[in-house]
Amino acid sequence: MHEYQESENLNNKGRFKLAFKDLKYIVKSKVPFLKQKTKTILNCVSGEFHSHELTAIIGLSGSGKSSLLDCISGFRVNNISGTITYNNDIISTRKIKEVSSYFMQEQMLHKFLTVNEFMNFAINVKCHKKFSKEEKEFRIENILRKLDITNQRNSYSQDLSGGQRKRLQIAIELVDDPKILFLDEPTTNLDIVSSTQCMKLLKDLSNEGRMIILTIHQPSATMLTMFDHIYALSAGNCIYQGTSGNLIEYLDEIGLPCPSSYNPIDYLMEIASNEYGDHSQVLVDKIQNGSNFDYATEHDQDHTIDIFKKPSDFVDYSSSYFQQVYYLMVRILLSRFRNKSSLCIRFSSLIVMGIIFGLVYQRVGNNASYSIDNIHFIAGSLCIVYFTSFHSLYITFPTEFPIIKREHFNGWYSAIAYYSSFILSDFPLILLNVTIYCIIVYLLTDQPRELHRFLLFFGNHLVFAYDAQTMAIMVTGLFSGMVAVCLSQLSIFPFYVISTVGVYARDTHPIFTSFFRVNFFNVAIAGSTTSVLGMNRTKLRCDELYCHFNDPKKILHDFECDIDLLYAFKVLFAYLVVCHIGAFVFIRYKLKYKH
Ligand SMILES: Nc1ncnc2c1ncn2[C@@H]1O[C@H](COP(=O)(O)OP(=O)(O)OP(=O)(O)O)[C@@H](O)[C@H]1O
Repeated sequence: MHEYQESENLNNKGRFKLAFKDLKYIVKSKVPFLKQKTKTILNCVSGEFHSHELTAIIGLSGSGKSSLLDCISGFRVNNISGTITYNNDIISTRKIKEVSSYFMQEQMLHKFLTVNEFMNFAINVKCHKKFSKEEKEFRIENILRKLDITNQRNSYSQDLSGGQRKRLQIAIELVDDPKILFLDEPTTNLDIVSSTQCMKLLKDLSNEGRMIILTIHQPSATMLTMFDHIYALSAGNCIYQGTSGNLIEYLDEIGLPCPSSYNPIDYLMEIASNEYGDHSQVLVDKIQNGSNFDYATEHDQDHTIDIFKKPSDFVDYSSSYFQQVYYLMVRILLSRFRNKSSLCIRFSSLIVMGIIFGLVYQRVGNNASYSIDNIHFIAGSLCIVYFTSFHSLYITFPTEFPIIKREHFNGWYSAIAYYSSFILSDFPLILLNVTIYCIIVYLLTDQPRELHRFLLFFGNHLVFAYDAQTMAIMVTGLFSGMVAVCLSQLSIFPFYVISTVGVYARDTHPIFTSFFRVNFFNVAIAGSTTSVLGMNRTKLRCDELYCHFNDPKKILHDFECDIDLLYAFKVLFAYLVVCHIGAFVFIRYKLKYKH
């Protein structure tokens, strides 16, 4: 409990400041086949932000507000030059991340979790070792009361109003008491009353000794009075920094007095948009691109507090890998199982497909006249398993990704813990789905009623489903939107055409023959076919005078499906391992660098 009180007493402990000098951020165009162009987003800007203050970075759309916030918070790390200092000592953004939280513009929440569950998850993952159970409960209670959402404790996030959702998002970030809060457009989509309430709340948090830095388009006059410090940007340059009160004097001094009926910020923005002629350079020169602090509050107290002091046993994450996996799994399972429509579609699609497919290929399993159809059934069955597993993942994964990105950036858990929990929490669903599907099609198509054959047939389908799942993570990890959708259809295509249902290895060019042996789709077909027709199966029933394929050995041989089942499983598992490594590398890359 004392830790929590300590945060409220930051006030008495001294002040701290973050400053940046000559901060430059450029981006390179990535249009293929065109000469690479660079664009300067932040043009050697300087500035200073203080604890106990609510700082607003303002500017027109595209002026570089979010970029500045991203550069200081460490959300962007590439193509940035300049220095950032903490109480006059140079500091890395990695260090800033230790004591700060970043609130994204389009912050997403799981729809089917209650306020209480969000708070418990956040405090358990972020402060696992730091507090006892009672202390955690005390902190949650306190934060919810402070943010006025105690009455919504048991409501799902989808049932909260826009303002309540924003407050919940802030509450989640407060559980480990960050000393610095970066907020990108916290008032987006809020009406004027909720925006002002949100700003009041942030002001209170800054009064407790925190440094609150937010971006905002054009604040109202009421909000303006709450900001202790304003940092205005135009086209990547600083055009003002100081208090809102001093802005009028500043505008007077550059010969552009603010009309008395005007909100000075609106007027500054109009000047920045060249509505009264081009005065940009005058503004930038006057404020020395952020190096002039004449209009800011004078800080007579020393900046001495070291918010980075860590206990000697400090580790990157508060909870261990297994604890992170556990909490994440619980959260994933709760939100998956409560999302009834998605669960229903996911669960029923494979079963409905199984019934239709089983009826189409009814009784092909033990009739020599339909041996070729039996091979087609097995190939088609694997395709169904592939697409349903693949699609279920690329629907759920991209929607969760922005949440994971924020939480991982804010240091809640490691990428490997998230990846493991994601895979493990999907395991029961796929297992159940594929089991029911295999029972349906196996029985309807009249395959041999021998348990070991069914288990091998099922095993091939199950590992194949997991191969599809990891390929989906890889594709959605690398691409998004329509590209991922197109690739999902195309991903199986090369494996399909160079398989026994497309062409036989003996008939194709020798350079492709070895591909047949390692093609996981071909191996899964051969493995499933061997499961039902191999292992000394007796001759099939023949209802006609002559059946060419009544000997299972002949079918396996002619269709190149006689495979060592151990080898088949080895190939399928090898794909699983390779795809998992690939998928994890892509996700980690996306979490770490692709901001
Ligand atoms: N990775 C990028 N590649 C190309 N241009 C970029 C990139 N990131 C930012 N920009 C450009 O930099 C400029 C500033 O972007 P930024 O998002 O910082 O602006 P902003 O002031 O926060 O705008 P808004 O208020 O609309 O969010 C914009 O013109 C934007 O198009």
